[in-house]
Amino acid sequence: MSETSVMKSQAEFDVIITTTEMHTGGEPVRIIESGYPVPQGTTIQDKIEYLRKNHDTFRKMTMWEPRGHFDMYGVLLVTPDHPEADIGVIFLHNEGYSQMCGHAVVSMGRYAVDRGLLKRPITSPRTRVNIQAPCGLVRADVQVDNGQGVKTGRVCFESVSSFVVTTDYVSTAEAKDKVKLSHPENPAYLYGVIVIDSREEKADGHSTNVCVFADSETDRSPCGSGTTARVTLMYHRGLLALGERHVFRSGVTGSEFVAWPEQETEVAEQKAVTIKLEGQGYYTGRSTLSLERGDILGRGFLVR
Ligand SMILES: O=C(O)[C@H]1NCC[C@@H]1O
Repeated sequence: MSETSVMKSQAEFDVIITTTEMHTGGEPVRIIESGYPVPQGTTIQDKIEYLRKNHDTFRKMTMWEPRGHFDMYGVLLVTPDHPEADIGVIFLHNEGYSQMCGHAVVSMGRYAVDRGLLKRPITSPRTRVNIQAPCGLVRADVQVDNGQGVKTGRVCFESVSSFVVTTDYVSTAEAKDKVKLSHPENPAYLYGVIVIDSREEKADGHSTNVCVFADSETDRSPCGSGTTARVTLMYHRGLLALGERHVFRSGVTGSEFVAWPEQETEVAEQKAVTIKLEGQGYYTGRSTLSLERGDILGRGFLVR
């Protein structure tokens, strides 16, 4: 039987979505390029709310089984509203939509350069990509020449400002009960928990952690946003100075990010700091995802 005789025509599918697949430190980055509803709204937060209310089925279809899995992660490209942004992104995971994602920013910087999504000409040896994430503008520098003419696509990004809310609770349950999370500009909620090997934190240059986020997803990478939180805490405790590099290793895959406190800032008159983080994203493929009419299970399910 020829291939064409068993393939269905596109008209017979309810949905067809195309993606580019990447990973950073082992953590998936499923970049959705077409076929997803275009989110309405001006700001990225508006667009998230629109998708959450009207099209959450598409998140489940692309993140959950049978096309994804419990620990899947994705990015939807959207039109930015920040004047400096080259691209806008919405992050997708097993439970919903996150405010920031460092591992995805690392892949997206490389992807934006390769796909020609920049507003300015590419510069060498590094080129700037401004990514509007839900939490704000994240500036990524992408290596387009490593000094030997090789375009590595390695990314160093500067996070939005971060600050310490409170420290030294004896359990995360106690913290959850007693700490009221709030942020002057963005939604605030408990997104993830990081378990660290504190024996390594005394600045011998590296440290291991495991991040669990959303609905108990386990990050395969050291977790970019978690790493920026860790550096913020280490700076607060005097364990790292401005510019002092530290290696953060995933306890799941052994993959690594390098990060350091870059600059002191303020958020609503509160002392804050920006963090720089370096990592590398890799391409793993391209996909065409489809949903056939009448396939109820194909709309998405999770196995824990
Ligand atoms: O790198 C990060 O920041 C993300 N990785 C999965 C969970 C976090 O959003």
